[in-house]
Amino acid sequence: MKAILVGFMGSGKTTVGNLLAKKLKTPYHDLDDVIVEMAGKSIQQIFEESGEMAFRQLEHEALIQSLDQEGVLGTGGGTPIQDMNFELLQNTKVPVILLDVLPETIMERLRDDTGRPLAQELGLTGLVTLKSERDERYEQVSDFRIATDDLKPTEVVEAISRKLFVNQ
Ligand SMILES: Nc1ncnc2c1ncn2[C@@H]1O[C@H](COP(=O)(O)OP(=O)(O)OP(=O)(O)O)[C@@H](O)[C@H]1O
Ligand SMILES: O=C(O)C1=C[C@@H](O)[C@@H](O)[C@H](O)C1
Ligand SMILES: [Mg+2]
Repeated sequence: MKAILVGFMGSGKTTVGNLLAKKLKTPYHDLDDVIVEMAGKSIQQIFEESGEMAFRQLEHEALIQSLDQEGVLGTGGGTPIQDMNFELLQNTKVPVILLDVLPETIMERLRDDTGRPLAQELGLTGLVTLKSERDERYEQVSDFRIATDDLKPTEVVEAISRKLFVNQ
């Protein structure tokens, strides 16, 4: 991998990851898609039929597989929270980038989205709580953080490129 993106739901991992991969002329891998392909089921189906533990096990296997691939990897919103993934992400030599976002921005970005029932279910207060529980982990696995609230996806890619270039 050339870069790994972490961050909360709606932080822009998929959008920015695709653009960054295009710029770096390398494939984009979305961990959630890898899991769906491995399981032959949607994420919602995995949660409903097998439970979150089973999903997290698949997610871990998908992460191990993906770390050996060439390209940019967008992780799932909960990936760094599991201890076994946390260690993998902390120990990788690949730059890990935190895309950060305020809960208010998440609500705004996902307002018309029906594919993320969790965001609708939690509402603003629930998102604030869950995000604050996860923030430390996101920070600890990442090499640098980009606040994306006031940036367009292309501007986030530019900010990442500047950091990657400077750090090379
Ligand atoms: N910097 C940005 N500015 C404005 N809108 C954005 C930005 N980044 C992403 N979006 C929009 O926010 C929504 C969520 O983005 P995206 O799907 O990339 O997030 P994600 O981090 O992959 O979420 P998830 O963890 O749920 O997969 C999309 O509609 C996308 O177009
Ligand atoms: O924040 C989370 O725990 C999740 C985020 C999504 O990317 C998916 O990986 C799944 O819905 C769980
Ligand atoms: Mg995504």
